Amino acid sequence: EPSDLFDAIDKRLSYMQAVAAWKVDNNRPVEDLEREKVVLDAARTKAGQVGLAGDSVTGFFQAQINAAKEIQTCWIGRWNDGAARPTDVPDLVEDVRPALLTLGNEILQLMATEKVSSEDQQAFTAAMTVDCLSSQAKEALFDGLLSVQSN
Ligand SMILES: O=C(O)C(=O)C[C@]1(C(=O)O)C=C[C@@H](O)C=C1
Repeated sequence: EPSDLFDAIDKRLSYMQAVAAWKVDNNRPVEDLEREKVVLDAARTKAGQVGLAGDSVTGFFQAQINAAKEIQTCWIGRWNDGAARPTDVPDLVEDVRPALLTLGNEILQLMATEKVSSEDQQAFTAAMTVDCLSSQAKEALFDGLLSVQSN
C-alpha cells in the first residue's frame, strides 16, 4: 500500500496548525485565493514532469487545500474557546510556504510511483493522524487520489 504517499499528505496537513497560528498573529484570513492559484499551478507543472496528467491532480490538490482551510478554522475555533495558542510559530512566507511547495512536489513524485486503488481507503484513513480533519475531508482527499491519471 502507498504508505509513503499517505504519510507525506498527513505531513503537509500537519503544518496547518502553525499556519493558523501565524494568520491569527498577523491578522490574515485563512483563505488566500492568490496563494491557492500558485499552489495549483505548481502542482500542474510538477505533475507533467513526473508523468501525471496535470488536470487529473488538481482535484486532489484542491481537496488538500480545502482540508487545510478546515483544519485552520478548527484550530482558530479551539483558540477562541480558550485553548492555548502555540508559541514559536514559524514564518508562513519565509519558512512554511516553501516547505509546503516541497512537500507538494514529493507528493506528486510519490503519486507517480505508488499507485492508489479503492482497496487502500482504510489504510489511507488510518494514516491521516492530523487533528481537526473531518471524515468528509478524508473522503474528498481519497476520491482525489483515485482520480489521478498517468500521461
Ligand atoms: O499558504 C497559505 O496561506 C495556506 O493557508 C496554505 C494553503 C494550502 O493548502 O496550500 C491553504 C489555504 C489557503 O487558501 C492557501 C494555501
